[in-house]
Amino acid sequence: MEKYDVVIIGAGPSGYAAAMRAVDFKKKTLLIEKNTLGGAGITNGALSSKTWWELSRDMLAFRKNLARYNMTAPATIWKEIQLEVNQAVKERIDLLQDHLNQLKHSSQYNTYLDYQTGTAEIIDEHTIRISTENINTDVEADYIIIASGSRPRILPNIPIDEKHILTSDTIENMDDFPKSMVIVGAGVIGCEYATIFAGFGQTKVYLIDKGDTILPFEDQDVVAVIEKTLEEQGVHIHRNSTLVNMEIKDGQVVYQLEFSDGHTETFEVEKALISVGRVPNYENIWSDAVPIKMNRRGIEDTDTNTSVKNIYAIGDITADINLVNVGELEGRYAIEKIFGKPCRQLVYENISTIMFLNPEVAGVGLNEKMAKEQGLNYKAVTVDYTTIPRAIAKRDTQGFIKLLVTDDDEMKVLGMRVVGEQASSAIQAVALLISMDKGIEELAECVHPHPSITEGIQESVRALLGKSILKSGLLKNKVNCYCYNCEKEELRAF
Ligand SMILES: Cc1cc2nc3c(=O)[nH]c(=O)nc-3n(C[C@H](O)[C@H](O)[C@H](O)COP(=O)(O)OP(=O)(O)OC[C@H]3O[C@@H](n4cnc5c(N)ncnc54)[C@H](O)[C@@H]3O)c2cc1C
Ligand SMILES: NC(=O)c1ccc[n+]([C@@H]2O[C@H](COP(=O)([O-])OP(=O)(O)OC[C@H]3O[C@@H](n4cnc5c(N)ncnc54)[C@H](O)[C@@H]3O)[C@@H](O)[C@H]2O)c1
Repeated sequence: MEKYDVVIIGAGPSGYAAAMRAVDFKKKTLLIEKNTLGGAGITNGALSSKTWWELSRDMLAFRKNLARYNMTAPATIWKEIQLEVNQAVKERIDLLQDHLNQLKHSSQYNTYLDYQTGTAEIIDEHTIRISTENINTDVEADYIIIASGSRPRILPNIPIDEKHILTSDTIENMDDFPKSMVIVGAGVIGCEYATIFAGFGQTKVYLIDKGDTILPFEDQDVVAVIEKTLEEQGVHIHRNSTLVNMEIKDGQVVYQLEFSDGHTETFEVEKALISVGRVPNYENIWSDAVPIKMNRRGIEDTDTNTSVKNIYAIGDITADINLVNVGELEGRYAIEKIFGKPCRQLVYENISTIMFLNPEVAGVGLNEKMAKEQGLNYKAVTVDYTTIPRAIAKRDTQGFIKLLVTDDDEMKVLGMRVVGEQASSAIQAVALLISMDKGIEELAECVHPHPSITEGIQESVRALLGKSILKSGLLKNKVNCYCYNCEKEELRAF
């Protein structure tokens, strides 16, 4: 039996990152993938959906610009867009595959990494069985890392056929833009696809969530901006309603909603997308002889350790955050823990995220909802994009910056949300401050290029310190400082 230092199950972003870190340690490593290299980080997931989003954004801008010349944009051709997305996916997979091939032929690395396609199952604590169509092979490992990812959660009462009623695994494989589509689950995936389809302008989109609003985990001021732009683009948000039935009738999707006043209404659309969260891929990954503990959300891990000493878990299979950057972080961390000493603690507080909406929403750390749930007193400032010269020049002043700090003299950064143009690049400086456990003085004093969106962040910090250029509370809803007292559940302007 071939023996490895470490065997990694799943070559999505988490598994791939772990394998490459194991190579750095010169450990004999086997990476096993049953399907497509890159997992949901590339196919029917992060990269593919972001390519759809970019193309949809281009189309929206194109339509807007043509309107200036009193011209109407021609219809977008689905197949052309789909081809472009498939090309992006292929480019990325090819790059990762080429990298593996180069490693295999490199005299520096060739002894360390094997890559195999097949379905892996942990038979006992040190044995992994790899099954392909024709053959089963067992290998031995000192350490095993599970990186088998996740898949869309399905609802038992909805007849998902992946043709009329789809999930994120199949939505990109449709033959054409549907004339109408309902999206069930207005979380990140649901709202991103609502933005994409609304942007192309060829699909009437309906959006439902079981929560009271879209993006129920976000602050209401953030949600308000996103709802406004979605509705301006013709998206119909079903409010105060619950989905009571969905079926496929004569090739159409028919669904019934019950509204909070008791009345029901029936709607008919061409397609439905079900995006109500993701579930871990744990089935048949380990045999009963291997006592790995898990809960409904995934493997219960302590800093990537599972309940079995030599077996680790990383990425979406674990019961925490499902993001590419988190999976990669955990993968690299697990290897450093096994073979060396991690460069730094595994912390999640400074993970920055982007939601690819219109406009984009970038976040790091806590929002007000989370701070209140944690019973924290905080100070907050909001700076509207209408005060930022770069946003004015861009002719796009929708959005705002919101910064939360501790309600004490130190004013440590608790979190931030930026809704608007270039939100994702604006957030980085603050993510760094959180990771360094620093107060906001540093940010107030550095010189930002002009005109830039990050000047808005500097102005937020200065406002909290009482030295902003535009003074808080004077221009209606443009620059506002307030503090929250959790005992009194009270907001007070300052
Ligand atoms: C539509 C969509 C959009 C997203 N957008 C973003 C985004 O913009 N930014 C972001 O950070 N995250 C995004 N995500 C989340 C991100 O894709 C995941 O968090 C990330 O892919 C998780 O990586 P992973 O390696 O843990 O799992 P996966 O990517 O799921 O990879 C797991 C791999 O393991 C393989 N596997 C499973 N079982 C076995 C087995 N028994 N043997 C061998 N191989 C096996 C699978 O085939 C798969 O390739 C998005 C997800 C979706 C669905
Ligand atoms: N830009 C990004 O970083 C990005 C993009 C896409 C996905 N992701 C990752 O993928 C994960 C999964 O995304 P998701 O959108 O599927 O999950 P989600 O948790 O973001 O949203 C699921 C939504 O479905 C709703 N819901 C649940 N059950 C329902 C029901 N029965 N009827 C109606 N609504 C229901 C929830 O209230 C919630 O709003 C995200 O949590 C995120 O980690 C990240």
